[in-house]
Amino acid sequence: MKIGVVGAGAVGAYYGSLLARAGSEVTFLLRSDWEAVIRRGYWIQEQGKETFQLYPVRGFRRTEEMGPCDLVLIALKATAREALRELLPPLLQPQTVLVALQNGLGNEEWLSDVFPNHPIIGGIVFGCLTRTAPGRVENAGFGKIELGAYRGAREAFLREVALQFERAGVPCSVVESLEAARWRKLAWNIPFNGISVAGGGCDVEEILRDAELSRLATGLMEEVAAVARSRELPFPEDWTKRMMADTMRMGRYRPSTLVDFLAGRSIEVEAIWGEPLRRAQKLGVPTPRLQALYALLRALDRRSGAVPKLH
Ligand SMILES: NC(=O)C1=CN([C@@H]2O[C@H](COP(=O)(O)OP(=O)(O)OC[C@H]3O[C@@H](n4cnc5c(N)ncnc54)[C@H](OP(=O)(O)O)[C@@H]3O)[C@@H](O)[C@H]2O)C=CC1
Ligand SMILES: CC(C)(CO)C(=O)C(=O)O
Repeated sequence: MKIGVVGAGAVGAYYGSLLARAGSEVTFLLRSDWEAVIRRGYWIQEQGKETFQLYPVRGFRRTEEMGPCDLVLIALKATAREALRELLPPLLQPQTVLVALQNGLGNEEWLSDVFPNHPIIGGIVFGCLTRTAPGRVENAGFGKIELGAYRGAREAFLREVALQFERAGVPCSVVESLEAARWRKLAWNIPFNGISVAGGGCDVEEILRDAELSRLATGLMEEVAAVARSRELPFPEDWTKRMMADTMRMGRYRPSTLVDFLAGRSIEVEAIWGEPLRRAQKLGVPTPRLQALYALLRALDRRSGAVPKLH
């Protein structure tokens, strides 16, 4: 199976490197990291383990040079998705499967509208991944992936992809309902990614230690759970407890949204907060905390300079 990685940042570089190390044929689309990665390869630091180097790396600056793939892992931010209209076509052959590894809602729908002839899988990523320098990625914990069919992907193919991840040392399962899995993940991203930015730059440890921020995080999780349950999606009773316990093991982790915000890049406001809020409103489920957080994050995103200001 020939695998292409588009969006070779923290997530793309990490999973692509693990797959390549395990023997999968992986090519990477590289932009700012091209020179560093071609010269020195990828350096992946797993918590508590030795750093491993992937060298050489099959990295290219243009998708035309990568050629057609059987599977494309898409890990650029939802805010950069428009670029996929031009980036993806050179990678496509009739049965190429697209995997959306981004956080939030709407990524599979967008791919499905723009590339209607290709099977689409959603991938939910649980790694705490940060690009610390060009070609260097650290995983502060976790790393499993859940895969769910969005459109047209055969069950046997999904299992084959999951097997490739497992062989690469990545715990990977196939979920029955992609929608349910996305909402379960949002129960973490909505509070922690959001509060980390709206709170002025808190890591997750600070959110947990501050009684008011921690209460807000729990309240946001309960709102997410209410939306998922109103859709009758499986959502474990103890999910909030489990998420809080997992977060305690992350230490001073900065969510990916905070990393972008601090670097002055745009944040995934619509995918992580706007789209879930609109869906909650359509369903008539009250989500006042989410609504307030969305309003604040939109305003902060404008201030970061990455999107045009109101005048
Ligand atoms: N980091 C994490 O722990 C997790 C992240 N996620 C989600 O995964 C997705 C990716 O996140 P993350 O890996 O952190 O993001 P990064 O910002 O680290 O990576 C995005 C990559 O996309 C590349 N890119 C963007 N536009 C283009 C383009 N036009 N051409 C070529 N390359 C492009 C960027 O290149 P360049 O370097 O040149 O800017 C960058 O390497 C997001 O949706 C995030 O929410 C999900 C779970 C965990
Ligand atoms: C929850 C986490 C850390 C992945 O496990 C994430 O999605 C992020 O940092 O954006």
